[in-house]
Amino acid sequence: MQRILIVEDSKMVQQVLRHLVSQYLSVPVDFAASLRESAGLIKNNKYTLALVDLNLPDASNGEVATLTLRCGIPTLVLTGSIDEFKRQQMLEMGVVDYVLKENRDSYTYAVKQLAQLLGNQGTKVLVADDSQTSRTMMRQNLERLLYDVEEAEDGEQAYEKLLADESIKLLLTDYAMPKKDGFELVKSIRSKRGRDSLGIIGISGSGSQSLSAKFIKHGANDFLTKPFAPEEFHCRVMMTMEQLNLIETIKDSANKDYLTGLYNRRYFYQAAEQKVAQQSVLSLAVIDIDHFKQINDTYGHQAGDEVLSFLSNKMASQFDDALMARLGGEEFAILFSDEDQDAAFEKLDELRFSLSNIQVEAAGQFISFSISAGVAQLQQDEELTDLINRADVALYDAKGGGRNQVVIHQ
Ligand SMILES: Nc1nc2c(ncn2[C@@H]2O[C@H](COP(=O)(O)OP(=O)(O)OP(=O)(O)O)[C@@H](O)[C@H]2O)c(=O)[nH]1
Repeated sequence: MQRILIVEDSKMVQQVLRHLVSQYLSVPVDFAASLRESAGLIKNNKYTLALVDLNLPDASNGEVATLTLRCGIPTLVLTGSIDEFKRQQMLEMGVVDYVLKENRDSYTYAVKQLAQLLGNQGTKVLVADDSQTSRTMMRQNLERLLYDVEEAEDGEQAYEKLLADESIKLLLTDYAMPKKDGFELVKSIRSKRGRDSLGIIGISGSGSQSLSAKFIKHGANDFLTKPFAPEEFHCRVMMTMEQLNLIETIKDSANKDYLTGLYNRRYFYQAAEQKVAQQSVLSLAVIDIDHFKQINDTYGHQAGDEVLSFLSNKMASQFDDALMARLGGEEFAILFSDEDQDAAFEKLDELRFSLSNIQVEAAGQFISFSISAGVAQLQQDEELTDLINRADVALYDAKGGGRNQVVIHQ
């Protein structure tokens, strides 16, 4: 369970922060106004992150940051002023970042940082560098930002890792490496993994500005020139990941249904066309909620929406390998790869049966509902539209046969 601690003694700033937290964070947040209060909260809770003011009535020299860091809580610092000595001191202490309290924008920045750091957890980053010292330094900086870090000691190894593991979302690569240099690595991996799947930051030595430009030309999103300040490293990594997340959001809004999070009809047809062209054994199901109009009429449209979301989540958890979409209204499609119609039937009937024993709680009421489904197996040289039409015919038979059933197209 994730939880955040915010330590700030000014009532006015706390109020601003509380408002921003409600806007940007969806995890529980505790507020403290002193070192003493913070210590009490830390004793009784496990915190994922902390945002702390360095100047508190009972601790005016950043003692609260020392406490949170000592307890292993990644910490962002709010400070009224900063000079080189203080900056060095904080970086040496290992704070994630510091935010100067200037205006409302500073607090927005700080809370957005918390949100992004929460999102970083579980995100894999690969560091490719032949120098163990550089890798360790970057690992420490990245772990401070809560990333999961992997290492490669040459370009070839990095390439293999990136190809084998699509869940690596960011590559930090040095230029001079054995087997495959940084440019070759960026060029070759870019042809396999686009800007929507992998962020790349090239790292070059000092006095080699042309290398930085070359990294960008080969497909990197950004670059860093050694030696770099931890703040610059932090900003460039966070900015590159922000770009990647933005592309993901845009892709999702084009391909997914807003209400259920399942793919939409357009994406489903595109992706299903590809599968039909590649695979010989596959089955397609069209699912429809029975008497859905009645659910809307009885419980309201909002409750109807909740039933649609409930069914979508159930389908997504039960058929995680299948391609699924909301075709429109209360109609869904599922494409089962490598499954014949009997195997698909078994799975759908299991879903149908499990739903008949469940009540969805929506708008303070308990709603029962059932589904009907039609299944068809791909025949030789069959087009996707014909396959869908046959599944539709089977669905029609299921409705005609009394609903709450799965029918295979014969
Ligand atoms: N709540 C909600 N309702 C929707 C949405 N899209 C379509 N509907 C409703 O879904 C209902 C579909 O009704 P019908 O096509 O008559 O089908 P049905 O009542 O399920 O009857 P059968 O399919 O014959 O069992 C209509 O009342 C639509 O207004 C949506 O996004 N949310």
